[in-house]
Amino acid sequence: MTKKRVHVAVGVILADQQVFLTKRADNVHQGGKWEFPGGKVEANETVYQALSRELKEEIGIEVLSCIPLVEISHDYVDKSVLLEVFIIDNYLGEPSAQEGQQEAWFEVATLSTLDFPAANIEIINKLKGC
Ligand SMILES: Nc1nc2c([nH]c(=O)n2[C@H]2C[C@H](O)[C@@H](COP(=O)(O)OP(=O)(O)OP(=O)(O)O)O2)c(=O)[nH]1
Ligand SMILES: [Mg+2]
Repeated sequence: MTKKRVHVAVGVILADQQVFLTKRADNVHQGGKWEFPGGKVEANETVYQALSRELKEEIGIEVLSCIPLVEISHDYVDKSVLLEVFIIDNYLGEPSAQEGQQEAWFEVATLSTLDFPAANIEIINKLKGC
């Protein structure tokens, strides 16, 4: 049986060659790994609406503008995802984890040393070229 592909809006908060990451809770899909903030696009919502909503909920910022970076289809053993990834190039507020997640800024150059979901390798490679 074909698995449903979950559509996810993902935001890369990039400032001075540093990116803001949060850590996924241990008990969820790909738990315990670093992630770019974001979440599922709900029915009747555009990817931009989902991105704004998720970044408000998860890290308390208001997205003012964003630039598409990459789209990634990835099949995990238990789930298939379509990640639509955007660079957030203008926002209001200071990113901070709103749901008790671990948070940190990392240099782009150090991202490849972190434990990420496998789908993210493509995001990291793109960012290194930015
Ligand atoms: N946010 C985010 N999700 C990612 C990344 N890489 C990656 O494979 N994913 C996957 C993990 C999840 O299966 C899915 C995102 O779902 P999510 O659990 O964040 O969704 P959500 O915020 O809407 O959470 P919930 O309301 O369902 O609890 O995408 C990433 O860098 N950021
Ligand atoms: Mg999420």
